[in-house]
Amino acid sequence: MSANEVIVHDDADILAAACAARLVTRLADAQAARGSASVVLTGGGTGIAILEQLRRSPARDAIDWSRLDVYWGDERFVPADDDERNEKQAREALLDHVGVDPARVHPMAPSDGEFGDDPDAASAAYAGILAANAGQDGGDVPTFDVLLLGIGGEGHVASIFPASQAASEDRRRVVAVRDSPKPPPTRISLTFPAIRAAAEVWLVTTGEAKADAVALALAGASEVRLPAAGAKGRSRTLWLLDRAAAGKLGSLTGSASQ
Ligand SMILES: O=C(O)[C@H](O)[C@@H](O)[C@H](O)[C@H](O)COP(=O)(O)O
Repeated sequence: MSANEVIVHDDADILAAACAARLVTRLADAQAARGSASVVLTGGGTGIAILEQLRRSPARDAIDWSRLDVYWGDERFVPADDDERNEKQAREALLDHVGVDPARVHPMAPSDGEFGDDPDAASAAYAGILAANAGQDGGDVPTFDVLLLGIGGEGHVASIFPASQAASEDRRRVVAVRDSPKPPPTRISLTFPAIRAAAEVWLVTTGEAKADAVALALAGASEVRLPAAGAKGRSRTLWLLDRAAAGKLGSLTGSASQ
């Protein structure tokens, strides 16, 4: 697995714009090399701000949206039209505005969908979607080109919360999460084995409230205690921070890499 690289931007707006630009380049490169690309989206304020910046960017059409597979790292298990849905927020911020192929957009099921109010069945179905799309990558999960993850103040990524069962899951690729400390309480989440199938993992976060978690994760905290520490890409693990979120990295603050 790859080493952590840290890039610090001046503020949250610059971070969102720079991350959007980085996505354009990475996904267009993958399409040039292989014909198609894949991205895993995150919920949360920073993740959605990046999608909004991508929508506004004139460079966005360097991506062939019809040859992009879109997945989610986690989802809030609420009805399809609930404003809390990560899917709904991503569609409004970006996906409704570009020419994605609906068959290549892979949301996690809502609580009023075909699995009803059964997050275990919905999680198992999502694991099936990942396996079906793993194709020639081998294994049970596609080799995602980029997997985006926001970070919680206590160090969660996707819906893997500190000291939770999901943080110790080493077999299933997708799990149901109940009693999430961050509302809503019921969620569906990729696990570490699925996250680590990605070629590149980009951890994106902003604000002082994330500074402790960022510093502890980069100092080598355990992934059960601080799940962000366990999010790694096969070839790249990139931490994209603003100055406030990087504020407790000590001598690393403002540096371009670690
Ligand atoms: O479904 C969710 O709630 C998110 O996927 C979650 O993991 C989020 O990314 C972080 O909590 C950071 O959120 P902010 O960027 O809003 O702080």
